[in-house]
Amino acid sequence: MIRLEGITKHYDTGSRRVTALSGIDLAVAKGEIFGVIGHSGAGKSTLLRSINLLERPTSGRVIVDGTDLTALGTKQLQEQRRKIGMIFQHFNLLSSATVEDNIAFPLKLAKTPKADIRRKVSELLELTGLTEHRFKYPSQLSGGQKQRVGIARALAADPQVLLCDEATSALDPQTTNSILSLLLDINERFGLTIVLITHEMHVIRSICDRVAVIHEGTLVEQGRVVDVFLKPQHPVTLEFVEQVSDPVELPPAADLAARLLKITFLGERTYEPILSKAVQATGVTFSILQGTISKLKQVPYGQLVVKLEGDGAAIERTIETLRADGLDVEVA
Ligand SMILES: Nc1ncnc2c1ncn2[C@@H]1O[C@H](COP(=O)(O)OP(=O)(O)OP(=O)(O)O)[C@@H](O)[C@H]1O
Repeated sequence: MIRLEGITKHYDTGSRRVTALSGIDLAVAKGEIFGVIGHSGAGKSTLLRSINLLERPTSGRVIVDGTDLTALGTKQLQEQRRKIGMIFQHFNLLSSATVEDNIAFPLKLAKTPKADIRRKVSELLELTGLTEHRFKYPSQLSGGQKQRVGIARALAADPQVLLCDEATSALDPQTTNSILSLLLDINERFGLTIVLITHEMHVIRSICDRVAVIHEGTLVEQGRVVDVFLKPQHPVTLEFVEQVSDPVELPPAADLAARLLKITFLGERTYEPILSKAVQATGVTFSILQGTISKLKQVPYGQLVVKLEGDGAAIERTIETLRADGLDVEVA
């Protein structure tokens, strides 16, 4: 759905040149929720704003739904931008307009007939849970309600892509979760492709399918959230993972009569008694040294560090059984 090819962006300020992005290649599939995470100044906003050319890259191509946006003239670009909605950290609502007028704004700009606007706005109010607030002004709303208006407005033109610029960064944790649930709901119902930028791993873990980690203008790691989360490769990725969970680390083996294992469970297997069945069969004993069970999007996962003790050959058989059962097992 979205392809960024070799995107580089320099900002020239007086005699100084800042390279905000260098050589970014990225592909986002139709219907997925793709997160970009990075520290302040890493280049997240510049990257997101490149997708709809609010920020024009110094070089590289931006292809959305098969069209190279960088090759278009102003009028064609305006047309193509209708496919791309956007929401913002500080909502960017019109303070002098009611909720319904804010939502109707893009439809009025597109000269949509009045009856269609009324119908569409009612649908969007319902979808975002704002029906009872339709005649209020932004100053009468909470942050979460304002972001719901932002989302409804972004969806008014039936976009295929929604860009989220730190959409929950100004919200408390509970409100953040309700906005994330709404985004997930919209993604599932309409197959909308969502690209979001954030500095919070919680956001990535809650709703994203894939993630890219950006550091000093380059992508240092990308992949499925489960893979990046469970096996972070880059130190910056590890820092973000540690925001939401203590790392489960395999200590070096200290005792020759025992083996230390780090076992990763994923999906419904997390709740199955695979480990206890394996040790029952081989007669070794185990003790749990560290562990965590949580969820990535709706997928449960668990990581355990266990010490196996017993006969050497029986320990090896236990490890083989666990691996044959499809578990990821690292041995110290
Ligand atoms: N208009 C601009 N003029 C000059 N430099 C800019 C401009 N916009 C961004 N930059 C610089 O480009 C780099 C990347 O900025 P960007 O805003 O994309 O990062 P970010 O990851 O979104 O940061 P934050 O989370 O703080 O918003 C930074 O060094 C920033 O100072």
